[in-house]
Amino acid sequence: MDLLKIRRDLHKIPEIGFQEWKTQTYLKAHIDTLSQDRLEVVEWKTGLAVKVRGTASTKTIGWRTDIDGLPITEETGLPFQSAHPGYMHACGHDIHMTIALGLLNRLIEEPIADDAVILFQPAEEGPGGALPFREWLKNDQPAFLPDQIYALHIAPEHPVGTVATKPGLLFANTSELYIDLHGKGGHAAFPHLTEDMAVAAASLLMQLQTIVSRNVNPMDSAVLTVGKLSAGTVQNIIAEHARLEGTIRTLNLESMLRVKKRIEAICRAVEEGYNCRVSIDYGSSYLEVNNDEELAEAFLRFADEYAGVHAVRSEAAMTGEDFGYFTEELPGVMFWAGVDSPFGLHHSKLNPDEAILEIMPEFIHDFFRTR
Ligand SMILES: CC(=O)N[C@@H](CCC[C@H](N)C(=O)O)C(=O)O
Repeated sequence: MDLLKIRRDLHKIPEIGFQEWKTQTYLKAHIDTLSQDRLEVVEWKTGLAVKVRGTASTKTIGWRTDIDGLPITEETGLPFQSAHPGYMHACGHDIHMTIALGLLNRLIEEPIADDAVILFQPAEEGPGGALPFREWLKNDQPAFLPDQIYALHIAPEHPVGTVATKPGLLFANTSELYIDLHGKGGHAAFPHLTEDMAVAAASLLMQLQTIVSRNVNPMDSAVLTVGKLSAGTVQNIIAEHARLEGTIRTLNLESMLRVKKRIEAICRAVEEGYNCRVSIDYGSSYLEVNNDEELAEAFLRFADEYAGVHAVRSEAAMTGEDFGYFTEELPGVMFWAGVDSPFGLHHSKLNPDEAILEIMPEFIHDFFRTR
Protein backbone atom coordinates (compact mmCIF):
# COMPACT_ATOMS: atom_id res chain seq x y z
CA MET A 1 0.00 0.00 0.00
CA ASP A 2 1.52 3.32 -1.09
CA LEU A 3 0.81 5.46 1.99
CA LEU A 4 2.76 8.43 0.64
CA LYS A 5 0.53 8.61 -2.44
CA ILE A 6 -2.61 8.18 -0.33
CA ARG A 7 -1.60 11.00 2.02
CA ARG A 8 -0.81 13.32 -0.87
CA ASP A 9 -4.05 12.47 -2.69
CA LEU A 10 -6.04 13.16 0.49
CA HIS A 11 -4.08 16.33 1.16
CA LYS A 12 -5.30 17.73 -2.19
CA ILE A 13 -8.99 17.39 -1.34
CA PRO A 14 -9.68 18.97 2.09
CA GLU A 15 -13.38 19.36 2.88
CA ILE A 16 -15.00 20.88 5.95
CA GLY A 17 -17.27 19.13 8.47
CA PHE A 18 -20.06 16.98 6.98
CA GLN A 19 -19.02 18.00 3.44
CA GLU A 20 -16.35 15.29 3.17
CA TRP A 21 -17.99 13.55 0.18
CA LYS A 22 -14.88 13.33 -2.06
CA THR A 23 -12.88 12.16 0.93
CA GLN A 24 -15.43 9.43 1.70
CA THR A 25 -15.46 8.33 -1.96
CA TYR A 26 -11.64 8.18 -1.96
CA LEU A 27 -11.54 6.16 1.27
CA LYS A 28 -14.23 3.75 0.05
CA ALA A 29 -12.47 3.23 -3.28
CA HIS A 30 -9.30 2.40 -1.43
CA ILE A 31 -10.95 0.04 1.02
CA ASP A 32 -12.57 -1.74 -1.96
CA THR A 33 -9.11 -2.65 -3.27
CA LEU A 34 -8.30 -4.56 -0.05
CA SER A 35 -9.12 -8.20 0.63
CA GLN A 36 -12.75 -8.22 1.78
CA ASP A 37 -12.65 -11.64 3.54
CA ARG A 38 -12.58 -10.24 7.06
CA LEU A 39 -14.14 -6.84 6.34
CA GLU A 40 -17.49 -5.26 6.93
CA VAL A 41 -18.05 -1.61 6.00
CA VAL A 42 -20.92 0.71 6.93
CA GLU A 43 -21.43 4.35 6.00
CA TRP A 44 -22.62 7.12 8.30
CA LYS A 45 -23.18 10.52 6.66
CA THR A 46 -19.74 11.39 5.19
CA GLY A 47 -17.99 8.94 7.51
CA LEU A 48 -17.30 5.21 7.50
CA ALA A 49 -16.94 2.41 10.02
CA VAL A 50 -14.86 -0.60 9.00
CA LYS A 51 -14.77 -3.83 10.98
CA VAL A 52 -11.95 -6.37 10.64
CA ARG A 53 -12.81 -9.78 12.05
CA GLY A 54 -10.14 -11.19 14.39
CA THR A 55 -8.96 -14.81 14.58
CA ALA A 56 -10.30 -15.61 18.08
CA SER A 57 -12.15 -12.54 19.21
CA THR A 58 -13.24 -11.82 22.77
CA LYS A 59 -13.71 -8.06 22.27
CA THR A 60 -13.49 -5.21 19.78
CA ILE A 61 -10.65 -2.70 19.74
CA GLY A 62 -11.42 0.66 18.13
CA TRP A 63 -9.32 3.19 16.24
CA ARG A 64 -10.76 6.59 15.39
CA THR A 65 -9.54 9.01 12.75
CA ASP A 66 -11.04 12.38 11.91
CA ILE A 67 -11.40 13.23 8.22
CA ASP A 68 -12.25 16.95 7.83
CA GLY A 69 -10.09 19.91 6.74
CA LEU A 70 -10.12 23.59 7.70
CA PRO A 71 -11.13 26.83 5.92
CA ILE A 72 -7.53 28.10 5.54
CA THR A 73 -5.69 29.00 2.33
CA GLU A 74 -2.65 26.75 2.09
CA GLU A 75 0.75 28.43 1.78
CA THR A 76 3.12 25.47 1.83
CA GLY A 77 3.93 25.67 -1.88
CA LEU A 78 4.06 21.85 -1.92
CA PRO A 79 3.56 20.17 -5.32
CA PHE A 80 0.55 18.32 -3.85
CA GLN A 81 -0.96 21.31 -2.08
CA SER A 82 -4.72 21.72 -1.69
CA ALA A 83 -6.71 21.74 -4.91
CA HIS A 84 -9.65 23.26 -3.00
CA PRO A 85 -9.01 27.02 -2.82
CA GLY A 86 -9.53 28.37 0.71
CA TYR A 87 -9.35 24.92 2.34
CA MET A 88 -6.47 22.93 3.73
CA HIS A 89 -5.66 19.88 5.82
CA ALA A 90 -4.01 22.19 8.36
CA CYS A 91 -4.66 19.97 11.36
CA GLY A 92 -3.13 16.77 9.97
CA HIS A 93 -6.33 14.82 9.38
CA ASP A 94 -4.88 13.70 6.00
CA ILE A 95 -2.04 12.07 7.96
CA HIS A 96 -4.53 10.66 10.50
CA MET A 97 -6.64 9.07 7.72
CA THR A 98 -3.58 7.62 5.97
CA ILE A 99 -2.37 6.04 9.21
CA ALA A 100 -5.85 4.57 9.70
CA LEU A 101 -5.77 3.06 6.20
CA GLY A 102 -2.26 1.74 6.84
CA LEU A 103 -3.47 0.17 10.09
CA LEU A 104 -6.46 -1.34 8.31
CA ASN A 105 -4.13 -2.86 5.74
CA ARG A 106 -1.90 -4.36 8.44
CA LEU A 107 -4.93 -5.78 10.29
CA ILE A 108 -5.96 -7.52 7.07
CA GLU A 109 -2.44 -8.77 6.24
CA GLU A 110 -1.83 -9.97 9.78
CA PRO A 111 -5.11 -10.29 11.70
CA ILE A 112 -5.02 -9.93 15.46
CA ALA A 113 -7.04 -12.16 17.79
CA ASP A 114 -9.69 -9.56 18.59
CA ASP A 115 -12.02 -7.78 16.22
CA ALA A 116 -11.00 -4.25 15.31
CA VAL A 117 -13.09 -1.33 14.10
CA ILE A 118 -11.74 1.73 12.36
CA LEU A 119 -13.96 4.79 12.55
CA PHE A 120 -13.49 7.48 9.88
CA GLN A 121 -15.26 10.35 11.66
CA PRO A 122 -16.40 13.58 9.99
CA ALA A 123 -16.49 17.13 11.35
CA GLU A 124 -13.95 17.11 14.19
CA GLU A 125 -13.13 20.78 13.64
CA GLY A 126 -16.80 21.59 13.86
CA PRO A 127 -19.68 21.21 14.33
CA GLY A 128 -18.62 17.88 15.88
CA GLY A 129 -19.12 14.41 14.42
CA ALA A 130 -18.10 12.22 17.36
CA LEU A 131 -21.25 12.53 19.47
CA PRO A 132 -23.80 11.78 16.72
CA PHE A 133 -21.50 9.06 15.28
CA ARG A 134 -21.22 7.40 18.70
CA GLU A 135 -25.00 7.56 19.19
CA TRP A 136 -25.60 6.08 15.73
CA LEU A 137 -23.19 3.22 16.45
CA LYS A 138 -24.89 2.54 19.77
CA ASN A 139 -28.41 2.60 18.39
CA ASP A 140 -28.05 1.29 14.83
CA GLN A 141 -24.73 -0.58 14.57
CA PRO A 142 -23.89 -1.98 18.01
CA ALA A 143 -21.60 -4.59 16.44
CA PHE A 144 -19.33 -1.70 15.40
CA LEU A 145 -19.14 -0.18 18.87
CA PRO A 146 -15.68 -0.94 20.32
CA ASP A 147 -14.92 -2.02 23.89
CA GLN A 148 -11.83 0.19 23.95
CA ILE A 149 -10.93 3.06 21.65
CA TYR A 150 -7.71 4.79 20.61
CA ALA A 151 -6.75 7.77 18.46
CA LEU A 152 -3.76 9.98 17.75
CA HIS A 153 -3.22 13.60 16.87
CA ILE A 154 -0.14 14.82 15.04
CA ALA A 155 2.21 16.98 17.13
CA PRO A 156 4.36 19.41 15.08
CA GLU A 157 6.58 20.17 18.10
CA HIS A 158 7.78 16.57 18.54
CA PRO A 159 10.16 14.61 16.27
CA VAL A 160 8.83 11.65 14.30
CA GLY A 161 8.83 8.57 16.53
CA THR A 162 7.78 10.44 19.68
CA VAL A 163 4.38 9.64 21.16
CA ALA A 164 3.11 11.71 24.08
CA THR A 165 0.13 11.31 26.37
CA LYS A 166 -0.94 11.06 29.98
CA PRO A 167 -3.50 9.21 32.09
CA GLY A 168 -6.63 11.25 32.90
CA LEU A 169 -7.40 14.68 31.51
CA LEU A 170 -5.60 15.29 28.19
CA PHE A 171 -7.63 17.95 26.35
CA ALA A 172 -9.94 20.77 27.45
CA ASN A 173 -13.65 21.09 27.04
CA THR A 174 -14.56 23.68 24.46
CA SER A 175 -17.35 25.90 23.31
CA GLU A 176 -17.44 27.93 20.15
CA LEU A 177 -18.48 31.58 20.56
CA TYR A 178 -20.25 33.82 18.05
CA ILE A 179 -21.33 37.33 19.08
CA ASP A 180 -23.29 39.66 16.78
CA LEU A 181 -23.70 43.38 17.48
CA HIS A 182 -26.39 45.43 15.74
CA GLY A 183 -26.85 49.21 16.02
CA LYS A 184 -27.53 52.30 13.96
CA GLY A 185 -24.92 52.86 11.24
CA GLY A 186 -24.54 55.93 9.05
CA HIS A 187 -22.28 58.50 7.40
CA ALA A 188 -18.66 58.57 8.61
CA ALA A 189 -18.87 62.36 9.01
CA PHE A 190 -21.80 62.25 11.49
CA PRO A 191 -20.84 59.81 14.26
CA HIS A 192 -23.10 61.60 16.78
CA LEU A 193 -26.13 60.36 14.78
CA THR A 194 -25.09 56.70 14.90
CA GLU A 195 -24.05 53.87 17.23
CA ASP A 196 -20.76 52.63 15.86
CA MET A 197 -20.64 48.80 16.02
CA ALA A 198 -16.91 48.75 15.13
CA VAL A 199 -16.18 50.72 18.31
CA ALA A 200 -18.63 48.64 20.36
CA ALA A 201 -17.01 45.40 19.10
CA ALA A 202 -13.51 46.70 19.84
CA SER A 203 -14.55 47.57 23.37
CA LEU A 204 -16.27 44.21 23.82
CA LEU A 205 -13.18 42.35 22.61
CA MET A 206 -10.98 44.13 25.14
CA GLN A 207 -13.43 43.53 27.99
CA LEU A 208 -13.64 39.82 27.14
CA GLN A 209 -9.89 39.64 27.72
CA THR A 210 -10.45 40.40 31.42
CA ILE A 211 -12.50 37.24 32.02
CA VAL A 212 -9.61 34.78 32.16
CA SER A 213 -7.37 37.16 34.12
CA ARG A 214 -10.03 38.42 36.58
CA ASN A 215 -12.85 35.85 36.85
CA VAL A 216 -11.13 32.47 36.58
CA ASN A 217 -9.31 31.08 39.61
CA PRO A 218 -5.59 31.45 38.82
CA MET A 219 -5.10 27.86 40.03
CA ASP A 220 -7.57 26.72 37.37
CA SER A 221 -7.07 27.41 33.63
CA ALA A 222 -9.13 28.81 30.79
CA VAL A 223 -8.70 30.31 27.34
CA LEU A 224 -10.94 32.76 25.53
CA THR A 225 -9.69 33.38 21.99
CA VAL A 226 -11.43 35.60 19.45
CA GLY A 227 -10.05 34.35 16.13
CA LYS A 228 -12.13 36.57 13.90
CA LEU A 229 -13.45 40.11 14.26
CA SER A 230 -15.40 41.79 11.47
CA ALA A 231 -17.40 44.99 11.18
CA GLY A 232 -18.83 47.33 8.62
CA THR A 233 -18.74 47.54 4.86
CA VAL A 234 -16.43 50.33 3.62
CA GLN A 235 -14.09 52.95 5.07
CA ASN A 236 -16.52 55.89 5.17
CA ILE A 237 -19.66 54.21 6.50
CA ILE A 238 -20.11 53.74 10.24
CA ALA A 239 -20.71 50.03 10.86
CA GLU A 240 -24.19 48.89 11.79
CA HIS A 241 -23.07 45.28 12.29
CA ALA A 242 -20.05 43.65 13.88
CA ARG A 243 -19.26 40.03 14.67
CA LEU A 244 -16.79 38.27 16.91
CA GLU A 245 -16.02 34.58 16.40
CA GLY A 246 -14.06 32.69 18.98
CA THR A 247 -13.68 29.71 21.25
CA ILE A 248 -13.69 29.10 24.99
CA ARG A 249 -11.53 26.39 26.58
CA THR A 250 -11.71 25.24 30.21
CA LEU A 251 -10.65 22.17 32.17
CA ASN A 252 -14.08 21.50 33.65
CA LEU A 253 -17.73 22.31 32.95
CA GLU A 254 -18.07 24.48 36.05
CA SER A 255 -15.43 26.93 34.77
CA MET A 256 -17.06 26.87 31.33
CA LEU A 257 -20.36 27.99 32.89
CA ARG A 258 -18.60 30.74 34.89
CA VAL A 259 -16.86 32.09 31.77
CA LYS A 260 -20.15 32.06 29.84
CA LYS A 261 -21.96 33.93 32.64
CA ARG A 262 -19.29 36.66 32.51
CA ILE A 263 -19.49 36.89 28.71
CA GLU A 264 -23.25 37.37 29.01
CA ALA A 265 -22.87 40.08 31.69
CA ILE A 266 -20.28 41.98 29.62
CA CYS A 267 -22.49 41.75 26.51
CA ARG A 268 -25.43 43.18 28.47
CA ALA A 269 -23.20 46.09 29.59
CA VAL A 270 -22.09 46.70 25.99
CA GLU A 271 -25.76 46.77 24.91
CA GLU A 272 -26.44 49.40 27.52
CA GLY A 273 -23.26 51.41 26.97
CA TYR A 274 -23.37 51.45 23.17
CA ASN A 275 -27.14 51.46 22.69
CA CYS A 276 -27.15 48.32 20.56
CA ARG A 277 -28.40 44.73 20.41
CA VAL A 278 -25.95 41.95 21.19
CA SER A 279 -26.72 38.28 20.57
CA ILE A 280 -24.60 35.30 21.61
CA ASP A 281 -24.49 31.88 19.96
CA TYR A 282 -22.32 29.20 21.55
CA GLY A 283 -22.21 27.01 18.44
CA SER A 284 -20.90 23.54 19.16
CA SER A 285 -19.17 22.38 22.31
CA TYR A 286 -16.92 19.41 23.05
CA LEU A 287 -16.35 17.43 26.21
CA GLU A 288 -12.84 17.17 27.59
CA VAL A 289 -10.77 14.13 26.55
CA ASN A 290 -10.17 11.90 29.56
CA ASN A 291 -7.73 9.07 28.98
CA ASP A 292 -8.42 5.85 30.83
CA GLU A 293 -5.76 5.67 33.59
CA GLU A 294 -4.92 1.97 33.18
CA LEU A 295 -4.96 1.91 29.37
CA ALA A 296 -2.85 5.08 29.16
CA GLU A 297 -0.23 3.57 31.48
CA ALA A 298 -0.25 0.35 29.42
CA PHE A 299 0.14 2.41 26.24
CA LEU A 300 3.08 4.41 27.62
CA ARG A 301 4.79 1.21 28.85
CA PHE A 302 4.34 -0.44 25.45
CA ALA A 303 5.61 2.64 23.58
CA ASP A 304 8.61 2.96 25.88
CA GLU A 305 9.82 -0.50 24.93
CA TYR A 306 8.98 -0.31 21.22
CA ALA A 307 12.01 0.05 18.94
CA GLY A 308 12.00 3.36 17.07
CA VAL A 309 9.39 4.95 19.33
CA HIS A 310 10.06 7.34 22.16
CA ALA A 311 7.35 7.75 24.84
CA VAL A 312 6.83 11.06 26.62
CA ARG A 313 4.48 11.86 29.52
CA SER A 314 2.76 15.01 28.31
CA GLU A 315 0.91 17.81 30.05
CA ALA A 316 -2.79 18.41 29.42
CA ALA A 317 -3.43 20.90 26.61
CA MET A 318 -6.14 23.45 25.86
CA THR A 319 -6.78 21.78 22.51
CA GLY A 320 -10.33 20.62 21.92
CA GLU A 321 -11.23 17.21 20.50
CA ASP A 322 -14.62 15.62 20.13
CA PHE A 323 -12.89 12.29 20.79
CA GLY A 324 -13.95 13.26 24.34
CA TYR A 325 -17.42 11.93 23.48
CA PHE A 326 -15.91 8.50 22.90
CA THR A 327 -13.87 8.57 26.13
CA GLU A 328 -17.01 9.70 27.97
CA GLU A 329 -18.52 6.22 27.47
CA LEU A 330 -15.65 3.95 26.43
CA PRO A 331 -12.25 3.39 28.00
CA GLY A 332 -9.76 4.91 25.60
CA VAL A 333 -6.54 6.76 24.97
CA MET A 334 -5.62 9.63 22.70
CA PHE A 335 -1.98 10.46 22.14
CA TRP A 336 0.17 12.99 20.30
CA ALA A 337 2.43 11.65 17.56
CA GLY A 338 5.41 13.76 16.45
CA VAL A 339 5.64 15.11 12.89
CA ASP A 340 8.39 17.71 13.35
CA SER A 341 7.04 20.79 11.55
CA PRO A 342 8.26 24.37 12.26
CA PHE A 343 4.70 25.56 11.63
CA GLY A 344 2.01 24.45 14.09
CA LEU A 345 -1.52 23.09 13.87
CA HIS A 346 -4.00 25.36 12.07
CA HIS A 347 -1.12 27.16 10.28
CA SER A 348 -1.21 27.65 6.51
CA LYS A 349 2.40 26.37 6.27
CA LEU A 350 1.98 23.23 8.39
CA ASN A 351 4.08 20.55 6.70
CA PRO A 352 4.19 17.29 8.70
CA ASP A 353 7.12 14.94 8.17
CA GLU A 354 5.67 12.02 6.22
CA ALA A 355 8.16 9.62 7.85
CA ILE A 356 5.45 9.14 10.50
CA LEU A 357 3.59 6.99 7.94
CA GLU A 358 6.38 4.40 8.03
CA ILE A 359 6.15 3.96 11.80
CA MET A 360 2.62 4.44 13.08
CA PRO A 361 0.48 1.78 11.32
CA GLU A 362 2.91 -0.97 12.42
CA PHE A 363 3.24 0.45 15.94
CA ILE A 364 -0.54 0.66 16.45
CA HIS A 365 -1.04 -2.80 14.94
CA ASP A 366 1.49 -4.25 17.38
CA PHE A 367 -0.06 -2.34 20.28
CA PHE A 368 -3.53 -3.70 19.36
CA ARG A 369 -2.13 -7.24 19.65
CA THR A 370 -1.37 -6.58 23.35
CA ARG A 371 -4.89 -5.40 24.22
C1 LIG B 1 -7.12 19.31 17.60
C2 LIG B 1 -7.76 20.62 17.34
O1 LIG B 1 -7.10 21.56 16.90
N1 LIG B 1 -9.08 20.69 17.57
C3 LIG B 1 -9.84 21.90 17.43
C4 LIG B 1 -11.26 21.62 17.81
C5 LIG B 1 -12.17 22.80 17.58
C6 LIG B 1 -13.46 22.73 18.33
C7 LIG B 1 -14.40 23.88 18.05
N2 LIG B 1 -14.59 24.16 16.65
C8 LIG B 1 -13.92 25.15 18.76
O2 LIG B 1 -13.23 25.97 18.13
O3 LIG B 1 -14.25 25.33 19.92
C9 LIG B 1 -9.27 23.01 18.30
O4 LIG B 1 -9.37 24.18 17.90
O5 LIG B 1 -8.71 22.75 19.40
